[in-house]
Amino acid sequence: MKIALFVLHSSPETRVSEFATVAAIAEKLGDAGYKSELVVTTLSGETEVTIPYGSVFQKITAFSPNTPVGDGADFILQMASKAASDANASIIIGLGTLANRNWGPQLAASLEAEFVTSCEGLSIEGSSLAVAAPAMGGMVSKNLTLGDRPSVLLYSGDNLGPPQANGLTVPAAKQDIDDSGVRFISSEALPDGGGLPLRGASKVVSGGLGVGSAEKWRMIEEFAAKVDAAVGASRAAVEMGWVPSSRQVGFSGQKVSPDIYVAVGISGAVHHLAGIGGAKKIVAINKDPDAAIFKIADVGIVGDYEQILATAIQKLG
Ligand SMILES: Cc1cc2nc3c(=O)[nH]c(=O)nc-3n(C[C@H](O)[C@H](O)[C@H](O)COP(=O)(O)OP(=O)(O)OC[C@H]3O[C@@H](n4cnc5c(N)ncnc54)[C@H](O)[C@@H]3O)c2cc1C
Repeated sequence: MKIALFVLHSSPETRVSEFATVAAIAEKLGDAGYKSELVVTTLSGETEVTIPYGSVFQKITAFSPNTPVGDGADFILQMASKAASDANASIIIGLGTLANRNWGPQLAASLEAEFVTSCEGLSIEGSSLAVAAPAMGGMVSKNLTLGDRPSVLLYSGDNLGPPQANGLTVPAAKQDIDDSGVRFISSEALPDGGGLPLRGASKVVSGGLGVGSAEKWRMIEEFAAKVDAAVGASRAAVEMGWVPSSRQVGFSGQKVSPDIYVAVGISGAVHHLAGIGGAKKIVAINKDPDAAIFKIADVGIVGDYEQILATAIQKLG
């Protein structure tokens, strides 16, 4: 029988919906003949852990570290790796959270497994599991069939509906962490540049390499503040050090879905567009009339952004 191992970290911030999602996937895989096991980690020193919908799993193990272990990624990795080997798991599934992106690739590498970083759909094709995942900077969705090698999947798809299962409470076994390899020391939040948060913003003003310099970047911030918009940026602007990476929009940055997105001095590379597909209206300001951004803009303004924004700021008072 094929084993699907689910990996979940339990903390006070863990939402019941996260347990519901993994349990619903386990139910679906059960219909396809998989046996599902769950490994849960916790850093809070509890001696037991409550698992909503836990009865769907054939086996649950929970671990808590004997000594503090930073942000937990090392501990999760080690516990997941041990559980995957013990179970001889053919698929290891976690949720596609930022935290899981820490250990997911390392687990895949250590198990010599396939890795699907943003699995958005799961289906059964004959006796194989098929997954849908974005490719080409999020411009297309690819359907992949998993073969005989083990695979690590991080699931970022929709909730699959409430599972028909009950909650369980299981003991958390104390474990030592192997600290012989590369170890986490500490982390600190990077400065965000202030202003409205990008996530969930209804208006975003983003600047690109065309802004020209760190000094000139202040005009982007000033204009954004005038129109109550969050500041975003292309990767090129982030790489110049004009704006923190937390403001990057695109394939390797944040995806935004504002009512209005203003792109200033941004060429419209596919990796940037991957982050703005959800924007309802796009306004582009670019001095190059052939810039790719104009192909997807609802409103295109050809010209030097400094003159255009200076006039706009003056009119807004
Ligand atoms: C794996 C991978 C992931 C990536 N992820 C991201 C991502 O998440 N986000 C992202 O943005 N990029 C990403 N990139 C980089 C991306 O491919 C582009 O290189 C980047 O988006 C270009 O940024 P830009 O548009 O600011 O710069 P450019 O392409 O250099 O464009 C600058 C634009 O400014 C215009 N301009 C210049 N001066 C003025 C002026 N005075 N007034 C008006 N317009 C002016 C120019 O005409 C030009 O169109 C990624 C690349 C790779 C390979």
